[in-house]
Amino acid sequence: MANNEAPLALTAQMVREGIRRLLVLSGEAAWCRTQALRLREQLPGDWLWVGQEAPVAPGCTPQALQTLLGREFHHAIFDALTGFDAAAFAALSGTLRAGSWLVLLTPDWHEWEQLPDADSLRWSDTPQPIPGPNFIHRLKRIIGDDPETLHRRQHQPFSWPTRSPRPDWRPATGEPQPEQTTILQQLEQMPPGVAAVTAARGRGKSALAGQLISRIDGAAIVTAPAKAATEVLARFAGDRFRFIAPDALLAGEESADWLIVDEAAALPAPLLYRLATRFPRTLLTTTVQGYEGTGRGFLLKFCARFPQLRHFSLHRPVRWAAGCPLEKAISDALALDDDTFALAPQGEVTIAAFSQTAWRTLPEVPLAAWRLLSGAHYRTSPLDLRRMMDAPGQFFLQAAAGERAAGALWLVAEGGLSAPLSRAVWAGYRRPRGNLVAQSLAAHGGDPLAATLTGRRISRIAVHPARQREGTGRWLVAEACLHAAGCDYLSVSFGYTPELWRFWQRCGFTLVRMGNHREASSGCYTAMALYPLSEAGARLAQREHRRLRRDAPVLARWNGEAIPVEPLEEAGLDDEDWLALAGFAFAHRPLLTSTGCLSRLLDGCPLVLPALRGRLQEQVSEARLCAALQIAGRKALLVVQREEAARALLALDPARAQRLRECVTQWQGVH
Ligand SMILES: CC(=O)SCCNC(=O)CCNC(=O)[C@H](O)C(C)(C)COP(=O)(O)OP(=O)(O)OC[C@H]1O[C@@H](n2cnc3c(N)ncnc32)[C@H](O)[C@@H]1OP(=O)(O)O
Ligand SMILES: Nc1ncnc2c1ncn2[C@@H]1O[C@H](COP(=O)(O)OP(=O)(O)OP(=O)(O)O)[C@@H](O)[C@H]1O
Repeated sequence: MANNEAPLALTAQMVREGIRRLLVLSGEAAWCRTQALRLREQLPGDWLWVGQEAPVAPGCTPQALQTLLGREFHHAIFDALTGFDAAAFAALSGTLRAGSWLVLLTPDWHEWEQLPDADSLRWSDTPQPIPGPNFIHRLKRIIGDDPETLHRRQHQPFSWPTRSPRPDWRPATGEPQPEQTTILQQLEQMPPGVAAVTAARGRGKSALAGQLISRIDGAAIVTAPAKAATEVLARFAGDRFRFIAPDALLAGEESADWLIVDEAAALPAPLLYRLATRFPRTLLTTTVQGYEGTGRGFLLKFCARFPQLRHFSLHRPVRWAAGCPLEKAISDALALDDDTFALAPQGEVTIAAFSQTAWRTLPEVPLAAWRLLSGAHYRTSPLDLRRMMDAPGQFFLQAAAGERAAGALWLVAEGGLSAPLSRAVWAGYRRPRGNLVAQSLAAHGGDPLAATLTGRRISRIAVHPARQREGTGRWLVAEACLHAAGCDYLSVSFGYTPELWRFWQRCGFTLVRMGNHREASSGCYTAMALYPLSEAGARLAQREHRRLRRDAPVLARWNGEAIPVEPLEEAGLDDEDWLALAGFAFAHRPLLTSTGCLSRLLDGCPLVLPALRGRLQEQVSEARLCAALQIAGRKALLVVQREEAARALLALDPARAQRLRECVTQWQGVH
C-alpha cells in the first residue's frame, strides 16, 4: 500500500471499530512538528494542537485544556517536547472521538528521561526544571511494550502497520443506552434528595443528565464549572436546557424541581453543598478518574455528607468502543485504574520504607502505595504522581498485608532555610516555593528562625478502608519518626475535622496553627500540627501551641469556629507580640496573621485607629471600610492599617518601637 494510503486505511478501520490509538513521534523538535503537520494534512479532522506554542488552530496550552473539557475532537497532537503535563495529556485523550489518533511529540527517545522537563516546575520545588526519569522511564516502558501504540522515531525506518480487524462498533443511536435507561428509570421515580452519577470519561454521564431533563415534567436548572463544557448535556436536554453559573445561582432566587450539576467535583465542596441543599432534587455527575483531580475522594468526602445519597455508575464507554487501545495505554501509563478498594487486604501487617528507586527495582510496591494514597484523597492528580516519582526530598512507607497495600505514608523534607531567608519569610518579604509547613511556621508564627529547623511533612497518609482503626495509621507515623532521625520535627497540614484531629492527637501531634479561612476545595480550615523530634523542635511546638492558645479567642471570634485548644486569656503585649506587631507595622506580615497581637494592641491603646478597629473589632468588610474612610482600595487600606499600627506602637514605647523597626526592616535584604 502506498505510504499515504496506509494511514487513511488504518484510520478508516479505527472508525469502523470505534477505537482510538496513540502515535508517538520522537526526535528533534522540528522533525516531530513537521511529521505531525504532515499527518494533520493527510487525515481529515479538527486536530486540536496542545502545546506551549501551537503552530496551527485550533490550539491551546496544556493548562488551558481544562476549559475545553466536555468538548470533543477528532485527532489531536500533544507536544511534550519541552515538558510533559500528564494531567492534560490524559484529559485530552478523553475528549477524542472514535477513530482518532492522539499524536504525542517527544524528544529523542533515549535522551528523554535525562532532559529537564518544564512541567517539573509545577511538581518540584526546585528553582530550575529537573528531569523526571522515573516517570518517563515507566511511560516509555508502557508505551514501548504496548503492541497497539505506533512509534515513529527520527532516523529510523517506519511503515504504517496493518492490524487484525476487531468487531464493528455500533455507536449509540441517541436513545438511552441500557445502563442509562436503568438509571433514568430510578431517577424519574426518585423521592426528594441527592443522586450522583460517577463514571470514567466518555461513559455518557452528561448525555444521561440531558436525557433526564428532556423526560421529567418539572423544570430543571443546569450548572457546571464552565458553560462551554455542557455542550453534550445541552444537546440531549433540547430546548429545556437552562444554564445558570454556580455563583449566579447561589446569589439568585431561582427555583426548579431538579438541579443538575455537571462535573460536580470540580466545584468547591462548600458551594456544592449549599447548591445541593437548595433544590428538592439534585443530580451530580462527575468523572472518577485521577486526572480530573477528583477520584474516589469525591465520593468518600463530599457524598458522605448526604447519607441518603443515591449513587449510580456507568461502565460501558459510549464515546468509543470498549477495549479502546488509547484508553488502556493512558490508564496504564498514569495508573488511573482504580480497583484498590474493591478487595480488602488480608493478614498480618508489616511496615517497610521505600524510596523512589523502587519505581525501577520493585515498581509494584510504590504503585500500590500510590493507588491507595490517590484513591483516599480528594483532588489527587497525575501531578502528584510525578511529584511522588521524581521530586527531590520525598520519603515513603508502606504497610503491607499479604500481597496488598494496607496503608501508605508519604513524607516531604522541609526547612533548613538560611537564617536570613527564614527571617525574610517571617517578615513577609519573601515566600519561595515549597516548604509548606516550614515556611508557614515562620510566616505566620512567632519565631523568625522557625524555617531554619528541619522537618519532614507528612504529605499523605491513608489506610485501606477495610483495615482502619487497627492502629496501622499510628504505626506508620511512629515508623516515620524512626526514619526521620536528625530532623527537628514531623509536621502535617490537613483539612481540619474533629475525627482527623483526633487521629493526629493520638499520634502525639501538637496543634500549632489554624487557618483563617475555609479552603475552597475541602470546605475545611487548614490545621497544622507538629511532632517534635529534637529539643529545638519541642521548643518550637510548645511556643507555637502557646501562641495559638493566646490567639484562640480572637481567631474564634473571627472564624466563628471553635479552635480545639484551651484558650489562654492573657491580656497585654509580651515580647513576641511586640516583635510580631513590628513585623506588621514596619515590614510585610499579613493582617490576618497578626489578628491576635493586633487585637491585644487595640485593647490597650487609647488612639482611634479606624482602619484597624473597623476591620478587626467591628469586622467591617474591606470594601465598606474603604468607602467609609475614603481609601482607594484594599492595598491602600493595608498601608493605612500598617501606619495605624506603627502609630500605636510609637505612642506606647517610642524607643522600643524604633529599635524593632530598625531590626525588621533590615531583614528585607535577602536575595
Ligand atoms: C496529610 C493527610 O494525609 S491528612 C488526611 C489523612 N488521610 C485521610 O483522611 C484518608 C482516609 N483516612 C484514613 O486513611 C485513615 O482513617 C487514617 C490514616 C486517618 C487513620 O488510619 P487508621 O489506621 O484507621 O488509624 P489508627 O487505627 O492508627 O487510629 C489511631 C487512633 O486515632 C483515632 N482515630 C482514627 N480514625 C478515627 C476516626 N475516623 N474518628 C475518630 N478517631 C479516629 C482513634 O483514637 C484511634 O484509636 P482507637 O481506634 O484506639 O480509638
Ligand atoms: N444514548 C446515547 N446516544 C447517542 N450518543 C450518546 C448517548 N450517550 C452518550 N452519547 C455520546 O457519547 C459521548 C460521550 O457522552 P457524554 O459526554 O455524556 O459522556 P461523559 O461520561 O459525560 O463524558 P466526559 O466525562 O468525557 O464529559 C458524547 O458524544 C455523547 O453525545
